[in-house]
Amino acid sequence: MDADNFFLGFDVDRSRVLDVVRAGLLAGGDETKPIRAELYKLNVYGKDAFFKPHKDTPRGTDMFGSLVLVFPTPHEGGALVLRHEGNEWTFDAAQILSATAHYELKRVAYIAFFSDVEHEVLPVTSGHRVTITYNLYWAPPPSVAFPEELSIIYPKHSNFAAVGEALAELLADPTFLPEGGTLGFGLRHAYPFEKHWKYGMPNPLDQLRGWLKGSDAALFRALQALSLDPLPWLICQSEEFSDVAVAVDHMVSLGRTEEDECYMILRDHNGVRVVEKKADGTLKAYEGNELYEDYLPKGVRTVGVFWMTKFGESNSISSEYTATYGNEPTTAYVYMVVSLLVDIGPAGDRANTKGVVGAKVMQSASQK
Ligand SMILES: O=C(O)CCC(=O)C(=O)O
Ligand SMILES: [Fe+2]
Repeated sequence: MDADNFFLGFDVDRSRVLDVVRAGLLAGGDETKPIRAELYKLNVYGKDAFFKPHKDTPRGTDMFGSLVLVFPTPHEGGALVLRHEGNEWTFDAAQILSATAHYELKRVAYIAFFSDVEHEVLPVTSGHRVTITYNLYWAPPPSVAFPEELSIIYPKHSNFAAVGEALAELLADPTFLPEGGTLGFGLRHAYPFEKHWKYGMPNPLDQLRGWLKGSDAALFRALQALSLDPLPWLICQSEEFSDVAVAVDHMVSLGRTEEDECYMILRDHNGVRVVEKKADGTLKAYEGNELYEDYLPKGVRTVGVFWMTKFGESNSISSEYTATYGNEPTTAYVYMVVSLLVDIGPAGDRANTKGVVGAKVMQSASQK
């Protein structure tokens, strides 16, 4: 039965079958390539029904394989036999499903193979064998190009091209940070982070690069297109010294103590102190800066940042954002305010940076 004649409750895209297919069938770098499954047919085999040996008809140059799901309807026989280059392989779903009590568990058996592999279904000896077949295709990488007839209105700041142009224009200005430096972009969206982050778990700030939203994603891509290397940092503003901010490029788990969070990040988590730079490259003078100098832990590094967009209002790393922003009280995740820091080279050679922001930090005045 063709795909337009039946409805299937099973959502192949939401099941993790395609991930398994990628890992099991594709290799040599291909396992990370995006693929898609197109629903093809429903087959019902009664007693004595079979499918004679064949290769699946290619339905496009991008089709590479087939996926067959066998439902847990009681049956015997009907094994799927695969043959390729003199080798033969039998997939007896009836046996697999019945042997493991999967009938009760409502599980399905599945197999994926390359389209050029010959296969046949042996006669069903009792019951009904019900299968769904999918054609497997290489999926085009996610694209931002839409058909012209589709009219889409983007918020201006989410427009990758417009953001890129504005940045390129600024970087072409020889009076803007003439010696190079670090740009800071307070991101416009807040992002959920695991509240009880433990050391050893993947750094969520690394993962965040793939999860940026809207204008943040446009900004990130625009910076990369200019051969720059934006890095997500958490920024914390001292409650006691409002002119002082502290940045850390990895997640930190902070206990709830009376201690100033910023101070703890500097002292215990390899944080850097962030001071504001002006467009001409000089540091902005703060009131109270000297006071803070005395208070800094020994060996603290300082980075001067020109803030392109101000970082968010509430930067306290362990703040309970859920109370304010969540639609459901939860304790597992918190929203955090993230900034992108990006090094730029000197005028005329902006992509020529000395690497990550952390490598460009200055010694604090307290170390002199
Ligand atoms: O039902 C099966 O197991 C396989 C069906 C098949 O090979 C096909 O529909 O092309
Ligand atoms: Fe087939």
